[in-house]
Amino acid sequence: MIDLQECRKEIDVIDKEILRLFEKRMKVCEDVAEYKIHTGKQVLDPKREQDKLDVLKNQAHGSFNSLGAQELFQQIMAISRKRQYQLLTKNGVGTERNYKMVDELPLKDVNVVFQGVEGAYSYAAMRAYFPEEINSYHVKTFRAAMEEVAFGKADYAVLPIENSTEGIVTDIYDLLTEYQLYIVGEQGVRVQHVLLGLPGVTVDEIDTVYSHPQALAQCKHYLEEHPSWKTVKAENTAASAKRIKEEQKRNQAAIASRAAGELYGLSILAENICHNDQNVTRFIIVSSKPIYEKNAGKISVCFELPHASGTLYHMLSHFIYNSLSMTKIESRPIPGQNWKYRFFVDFEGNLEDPAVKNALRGLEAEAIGVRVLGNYGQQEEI
Ligand SMILES: C=C(O[C@@H]1C=C(C(=O)O)C=C[C@H]1O)C(=O)O
Repeated sequence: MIDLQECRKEIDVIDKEILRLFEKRMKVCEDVAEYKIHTGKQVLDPKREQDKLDVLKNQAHGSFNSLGAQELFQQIMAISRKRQYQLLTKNGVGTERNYKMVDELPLKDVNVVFQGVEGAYSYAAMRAYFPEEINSYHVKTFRAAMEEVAFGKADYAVLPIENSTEGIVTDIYDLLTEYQLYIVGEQGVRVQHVLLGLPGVTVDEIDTVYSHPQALAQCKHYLEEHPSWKTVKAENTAASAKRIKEEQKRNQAAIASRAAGELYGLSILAENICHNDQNVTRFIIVSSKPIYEKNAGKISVCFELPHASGTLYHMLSHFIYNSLSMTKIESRPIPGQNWKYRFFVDFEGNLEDPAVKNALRGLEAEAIGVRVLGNYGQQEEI
């Protein structure tokens, strides 16, 4: 019978030796980093890594060990790169970004655009984020709001990016990759939908309900209780309330906010119609300037991956290895490239943090089309 204790003793001796060799290898990698600091050579050398893996795979005995050797050395080389990125950052090599730190964002007397009409949740988000005097106006579509900022007509746009019941607003993610704009702030708004109709109307008279598709989805359980109702998509919740007021039809209702009901003189026919009573929408504040506040604590990035196995794992390892806490990951299809995806990651940190600099350096060297979408802080939810 084999003695387990004996085996473990032997493993301990081998591991000690592996550790000694690992540290010896890492020391050499530090010399490589020094060479790269002086010559400007890129840390990642994919050809050298592939050649090494091919040799080691062949030197290993049997297919199981061959695969194991490949995985082991992929990890060792990834760690070696992370150490090199760290040393490059420490030596101040190529850390400049176009981002500029500011004490506080200018929030007064600025031009702010939102999508929708007054009474929309975007309007509420804007009022909460910009409590002082501003010049605000609205446009019909998310794209139009992005363009106002891109062409310098507005300093900021306020756009919904995610709802806690229905998930991300995909159009905004796609527009963020299309336009070179930056997220500079975030505002959460509790969204409590009501059913609005003309004054004096009762729920039994309703047969058509207007609202934004997100709001219709957030109230789908309530709507399922009224299967005969026709639902009609509108560009936003407040615009649907406005329509009920303008068309003066007793059979029509809108799903919108209480504030929109007050603005357009409508009655509340039903309350709490969203099945999630913690229904919150997150809005982003977008600017054409790459600025961030000195106490900003959240970063959004996006990137594409090289088409190889394990690449997402390796990209995320840059956050993990630098002890950065990831708060969100999303993916969106890349237009024109079926089954390829762009990833969006949010994580905690400030662009000034060395850990953030290391992680971004690694990500930028190893992923494709990396963009830092913004470094910003969250305003208290309203
Ligand atoms: C050590 C180097 O840097 C990186 C890490 C490698 C490794 O650990 O073997 C190989 C190639 C580079 O991607 C190098 O360039 O030789």
